[in-house]
Amino acid sequence: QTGSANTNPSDSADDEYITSVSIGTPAQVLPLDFDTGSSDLWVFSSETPKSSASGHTLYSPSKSSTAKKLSGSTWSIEYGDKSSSSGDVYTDVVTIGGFSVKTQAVESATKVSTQFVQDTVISGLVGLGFDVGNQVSPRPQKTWFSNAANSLAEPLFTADLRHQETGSYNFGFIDTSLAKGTIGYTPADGSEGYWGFTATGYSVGGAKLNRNSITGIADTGTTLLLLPDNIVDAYYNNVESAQYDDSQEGVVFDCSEDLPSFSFGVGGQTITISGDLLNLTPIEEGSSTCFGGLQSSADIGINIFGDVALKAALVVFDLGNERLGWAQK
Ligand SMILES: CC[C@H](C)[C@H](NC(=O)[C@H](C)NC(=O)[C@@H](CCSC)NC[C@@H](N)Cc1ccccc1)C(=O)O
Repeated sequence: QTGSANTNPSDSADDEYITSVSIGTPAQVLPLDFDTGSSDLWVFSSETPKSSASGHTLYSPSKSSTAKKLSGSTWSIEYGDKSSSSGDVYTDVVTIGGFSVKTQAVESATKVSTQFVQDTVISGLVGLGFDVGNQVSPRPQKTWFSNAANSLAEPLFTADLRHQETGSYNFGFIDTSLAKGTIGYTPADGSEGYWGFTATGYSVGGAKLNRNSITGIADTGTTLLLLPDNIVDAYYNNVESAQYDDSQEGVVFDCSEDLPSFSFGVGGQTITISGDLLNLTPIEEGSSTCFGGLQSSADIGINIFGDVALKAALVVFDLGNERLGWAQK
C-alpha cells in the first residue's frame, strides 16, 4: 500500500506547506502543516478556547463515531520559534493521501500560543519526526508515519516541496520522475527525534564544494535554511546590497539584486539551491527590500535545512534504513 498527498505553499513567501488530512468518521478534513522537525499530530478542536479557535477548522471528537478519549493522557510542546500548544488526547482514524491509520493519537489543543492563533491557514501539525520526540505523557504515542510504516510498501516517505506551486508528500514509494538528479543517501540520526544528517561541504555561486561538513536537521516545518554565521557571511559577501536588519532580525538586500546559488554535498550528490529560491520575499508588501532565505542558526544552536533547502530537492525520509536521500530537482 501507498499514499500520496498534495501540499501547497501557504502564501507568496512559501512560509508553510499545507496538506489536507481526514480525521474521524464521518471524515473531518483539516489543513495541517507536515513537520519532520517534530513528532506530535495535534489539531485545533472543539476543546480549543473559542477566542483562540476563530478562523481555524476544528476537529470535534464528539462528532466522530470512531473517536476514543485516551484517558489520563496529556501533551505539551514548545517549538524553536517559542510557539507552543498543549491539550489532551484522542485516538481516531486518520487518513492522509488515501492511506488510513485506524488508531492514531490525535492530540487536541486546549491551549495554543498566539503564533498559532494568528496562523489561520493551518489547524495543526502532523509530526513526521522520530517517535522518541513525541510529547504525550504518561505514555508517548507513535507518529502517523510510524503507525503506517509496516503496512506501506516501503517504510519511507518523500517530500517534494515547490516554490509557489503544488508539491507532494508520498508514502511508501519513491517517484524518481520528480527529480532530475540521482538520489544520494546519507545516514539519518533520529536520536533527538529529528531527521539529523551531515552535509559534506558547501559552495557559493556554483564553485567547487569545500570539505567543511555541516551537521543539521531536515525540517519541513521550518521555512528557512539556517546555517552557521561563517557560512552565512561567506554567502552574503557576494551580495553587494546585503545588510543585517535589526527589525527583520535577518539579512536583507535589494530585491533587484541577482543572488548567487548555494550548494551543499550530501550522500555523494550536490544539491544546488538557485539564487531565486534564496530570495524569500519583500520585507513587506511592495517593498524593494527583500528577506534572505539563508539566515543564521546561531541563536538556535542547531542547523536547520528547512523549506528553502528542501525545495531544491526530492527528499527521501527512509525510516526502514535510517537514512535520508536527496536528489536535485
Ligand atoms: C528548541 C525548541 C524546543 C525547545 C524543542 N522543540 C523542538 O525542537 C520542536 C519539537 N521542533 C522545533 O521546534 C523545530 C525544530 C527546531 S530544532 C531546535 N521544528 C518544528 C517547528 N518548525 C514546528 C513549527 C511549525 C509551524 C509553526 C511553528 C513551529 C524542545 O522541545 O526541546
